[in-house]
Amino acid sequence: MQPVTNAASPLLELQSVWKSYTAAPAVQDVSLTLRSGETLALLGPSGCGKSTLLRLIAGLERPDAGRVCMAGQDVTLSPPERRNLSMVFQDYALFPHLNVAENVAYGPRMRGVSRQAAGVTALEALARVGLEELHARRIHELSGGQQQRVALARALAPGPALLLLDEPLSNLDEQLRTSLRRDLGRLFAETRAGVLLVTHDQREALSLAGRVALMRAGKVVQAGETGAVFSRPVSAWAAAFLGERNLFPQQGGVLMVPERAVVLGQGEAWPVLQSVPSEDGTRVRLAHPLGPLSVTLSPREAALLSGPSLQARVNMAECLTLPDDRDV
Ligand SMILES: Nc1ncnc2c1ncn2[C@@H]1O[C@H](COP(=O)(O)OP(=O)(O)OP(=O)(O)O)[C@@H](O)[C@H]1O
Repeated sequence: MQPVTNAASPLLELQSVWKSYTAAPAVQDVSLTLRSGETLALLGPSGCGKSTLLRLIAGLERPDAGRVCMAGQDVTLSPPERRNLSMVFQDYALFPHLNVAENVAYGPRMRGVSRQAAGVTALEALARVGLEELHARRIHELSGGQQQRVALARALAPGPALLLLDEPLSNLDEQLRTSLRRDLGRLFAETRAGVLLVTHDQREALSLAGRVALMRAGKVVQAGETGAVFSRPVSAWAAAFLGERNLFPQQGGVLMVPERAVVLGQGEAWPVLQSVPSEDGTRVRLAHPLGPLSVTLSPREAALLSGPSLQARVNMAECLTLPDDRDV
């Protein structure tokens, strides 16, 4: 594997990449860039082409058209091992016949590093994910979360310029996912590699990525800085996918009322239609003239909610009118 050195070019650049397996393209005209030290989340529903795009970047698939460049070099036709990248697969793809340390030492060994030096590198990588004491374990003796960490250590061990992660937390239960999400955030902040994270989980994108690219049916429909994408979705479909609940059809489009536009304790009192506990407090729905207005109350706000109604004012300046593309 040749180290890539051209500092002026982005670490990764996709130029109008296309890929079809059947009549409907799985990836259509996708252009993206990623710089070293940056985390980009590819976000989108199941089947929108995220994994295909990752496989095109990794060199596991060839595009029908377009180019994949790394540090200014065209690698469109290069095999995976010539791309200075590591990939963590959804199912981890660990070698069952090797123990933990041997799994992690595999990458450096393939690059011609001596057994001893690769062993040292493997222990360092395992330390970064907090697993050095399990280095002699067999893979089947590990929990799902531990296997996930081994897969991550194996990806980090060769010191890749680019780290590709395909739904890294999807096989874990909710509690483990939350704690590993925190660990991933720390690892991404420490590494100088560029990180491309495929996910269908908005929270994962919000907490881990500086930029997101939102995909729908093979196309990138919106890309930008994470906060900007979440606060200003380009369409009703994008808003709904990103978790906006208050989307009210109007003449000429859909009115999006973000939670930050709802000021509690001011204006008229609206009947509470529904009140259910949620992970971040209590979710209530108010009978508002704009439509059934969903608001999440903190535990403190919920404690103040006594009667069958709640005072709330919608700050229209914070609302957006979006094109309705949900049925396209
Ligand atoms: N090897 C293949 N042969 C035929 N069709 C494929 C192949 N791989 C993917 N597809 C199709 O391409 C489209 C995109 O699939 P892809 O796996 O990239 O989506 P995804 O966004 O990663 O989905 P998920 O989140 O469910 O993994 C889908 O319609 C899928 O059925």
